[in-house]
Amino acid sequence: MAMLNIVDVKKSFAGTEAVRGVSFNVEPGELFGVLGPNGAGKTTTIRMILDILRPDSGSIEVLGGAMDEAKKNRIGYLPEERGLYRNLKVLDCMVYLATLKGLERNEARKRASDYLERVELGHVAQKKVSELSKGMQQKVQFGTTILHEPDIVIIDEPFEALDPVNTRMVKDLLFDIRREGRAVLMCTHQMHLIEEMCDRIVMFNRGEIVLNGTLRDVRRRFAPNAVWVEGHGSFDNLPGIESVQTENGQVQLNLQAGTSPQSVFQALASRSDTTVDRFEVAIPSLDDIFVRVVNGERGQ
Ligand SMILES: Nc1ncnc2c1ncn2[C@@H]1O[C@H](COP(=O)(O)OP(=O)(O)OP(=O)(O)O)[C@@H](O)[C@H]1O
Repeated sequence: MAMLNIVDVKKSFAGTEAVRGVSFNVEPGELFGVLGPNGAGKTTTIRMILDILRPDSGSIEVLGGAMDEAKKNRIGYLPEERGLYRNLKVLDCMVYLATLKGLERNEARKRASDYLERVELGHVAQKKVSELSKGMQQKVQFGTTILHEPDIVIIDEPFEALDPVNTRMVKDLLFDIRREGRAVLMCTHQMHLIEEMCDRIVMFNRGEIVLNGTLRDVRRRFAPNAVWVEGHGSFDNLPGIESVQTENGQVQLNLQAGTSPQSVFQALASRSDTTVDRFEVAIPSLDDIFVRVVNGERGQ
């Protein structure tokens, strides 16, 4: 059973076609990345999944069927806008929000305390939310998103205010959720985090999905027919090479159609005057793919 199944969903706001026929699914045990430029329709789609907005047409299935009140408690949502009760104490605030999601009070208190310890915030449990730094508040809010152990976690820019240590902490929590067979839908503009974490992605552009697949497949579609090499000696006049580009000590050998990286590797290995420190089939970064897709490319 898919955690989310979204089929041909459309939504307009007074003349703006925000979402124009979007379809995708999210499976159990998946860390699913949603990317796309500002205004592309990501948040609108998330709001429709959460039943905050109603689609004009199309269907959204959550946990195998239509959304209902009970299912809302099986979702955890960290919105882009941050917001906690600033005058409450951290622990009280977390407990209150968890009880709204159906957790019994004592259980909520236990889980909130354990969570604060895990993310190294045990010492602020009795402080007011307003006394915490932005990153600390974000960790608390992330905690309120997952405390009730939702089957689907939907998070918008979860790493925005976090330093590298805290980013790793939240990443590990998300990996735990994936390991437990639950699903995470993550919306972020931080491409390196999508590259490091996500199994599959969709990319929105102007209200439509323009890329949908595993990271590996998406990259392959945009890969140049090239290899990157570093080393000493000459990389010129190799068989099957169309052109050579050099940037920051890295050489990109653009291969002619029909030339395999393996044959280039063999040709290099047989050269006595050239040493190779690094040989890699060129893969485009997600950042690069993003820019190219926004500029109208669709890959091979
Ligand atoms: N409540 C609303 N009323 C009118 N227009 C809206 C509303 N919400 C969103 N829009 C419009 O719908 C389009 C998609 O917006 P949306 O917030 O879904 O984009 P996004 O992909 O989440 O962007 P960002 O990366 O900036 O968060 C935009 O043109 C936006 O102006």
